[in-house]
Amino acid sequence: MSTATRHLLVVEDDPGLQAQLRWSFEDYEVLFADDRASALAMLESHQPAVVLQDLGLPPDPSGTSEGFATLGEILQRAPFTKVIVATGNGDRDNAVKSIGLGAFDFCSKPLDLEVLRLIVSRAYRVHELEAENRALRSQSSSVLEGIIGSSEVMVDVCRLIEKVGPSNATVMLLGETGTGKELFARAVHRLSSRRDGPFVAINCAAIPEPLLEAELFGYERGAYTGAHRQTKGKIELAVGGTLFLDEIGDMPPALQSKLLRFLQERVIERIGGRESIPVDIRIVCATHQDLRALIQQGRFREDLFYRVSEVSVRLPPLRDRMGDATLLARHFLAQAASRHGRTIRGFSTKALKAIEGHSWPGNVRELENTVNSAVIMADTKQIGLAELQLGTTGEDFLSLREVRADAEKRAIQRALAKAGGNLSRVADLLGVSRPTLYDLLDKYGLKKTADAD
Ligand SMILES: Nc1ncnc2c1ncn2[C@@H]1O[C@H](COP(=O)(O)OP(=O)(O)OP(=O)(O)O)[C@@H](O)[C@H]1O
Repeated sequence: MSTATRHLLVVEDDPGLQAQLRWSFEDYEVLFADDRASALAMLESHQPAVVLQDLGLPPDPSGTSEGFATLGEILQRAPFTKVIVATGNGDRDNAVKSIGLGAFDFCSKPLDLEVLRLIVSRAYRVHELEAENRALRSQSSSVLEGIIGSSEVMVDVCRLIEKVGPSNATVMLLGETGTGKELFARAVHRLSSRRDGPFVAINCAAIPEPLLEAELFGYERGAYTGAHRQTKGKIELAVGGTLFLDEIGDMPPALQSKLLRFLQERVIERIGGRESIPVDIRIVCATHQDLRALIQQGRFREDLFYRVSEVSVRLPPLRDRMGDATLLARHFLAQAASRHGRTIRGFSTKALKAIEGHSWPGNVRELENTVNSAVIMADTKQIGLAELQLGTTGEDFLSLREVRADAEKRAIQRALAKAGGNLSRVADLLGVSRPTLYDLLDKYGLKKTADAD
């Protein structure tokens, strides 16, 4: 914001001082009020970011009661306003009281205009930064709204998405089925400057090859039997927005080449057409497959891989998101209960344990479906183990142990890799003592030979 548009409200009834301030703050639009009522009117009509306020205001010009009342009312009506209070020389008590009431800063009379200019300029900067911060917070929370998860891995994923979303980079979302790839693809779109453009999704695994080409690139009238009219493909429909290529690992090789050409040249030709149409879209892809293995097997083009995965984001399976299954289950329960008009209080303790211990091969989608059917089937106000239909109780608790052991083993393996085999460091990373680490290495049959200390 340029300083020319900055409103500075001065609440001061001394005409001499008013003139002096007008002259000192030439580069601001200075507004004057000489009592509480006019100050509040100015506050409402001009919404100044910064107010400079005298404590001695009529009807109590030699006291402070009206000054404090005015300060309180300004902050109540416009809590983000930065109020700088002018106090009598050496009047430390009133300065402290003003700050306690929420004033941004104070200056003593007679005013040192050089110092006052610095305080005012700092107040504007802080106001601007706070406003930016509020805007960012409300933007990202509404964009990631509906994405549930408090596990460390998911918080990291959300942070990464918040960073890459606003860029124009192609994003590759990797993860098992039902981990939320489409949900995050939409979040990337909403975080970008293309958010008002379309989000167009296509599942490359669900459509046979000849149809997939037509779906993506569109066709001209008469391009083939049945092509009665010119039809735009998904790429063209996504202009100004985002194209989400789901299951890109299943794209047939001929189409991979065609997509690569499009990504290099950013123009398409409809099937049966001759016209090159420039297209401005952002690509977000997803796959549950191991693309590097597909590249090795000659089933996925390496050059296309690099084009479509400028940034890769791995969505962890639900079994690796500590605590998220319970959180999601409660969320889906509330949703399903309101959808089906049921009053259900929650889950029994056993049901919650089973939810956290289950391995959820179908991830969040499986959990969502499980909770949904449980809500429909529940006869009581609480969902028990039986309604979840996750298998027998004994197996659930056994699998919980297995899940924990598996997580422990993997954490140790990761720490070993990170610390290059230095066992003191591994113990530090894991937050255990060296003897405990030795026991764990024995328990899981992991080697100690790489110990470098
Ligand atoms: N973190 C989450 N918070 C809330 N809902 C979620 C979360 N992750 C996934 N879901 C929900 O789970 C379901 C499956 O998610 P989504 O379709 O995004 O998964 P996917 O990885 O694209 O699956 P697939 O690979 O099978 O296409 C959706 O209903 C989605 O809204």
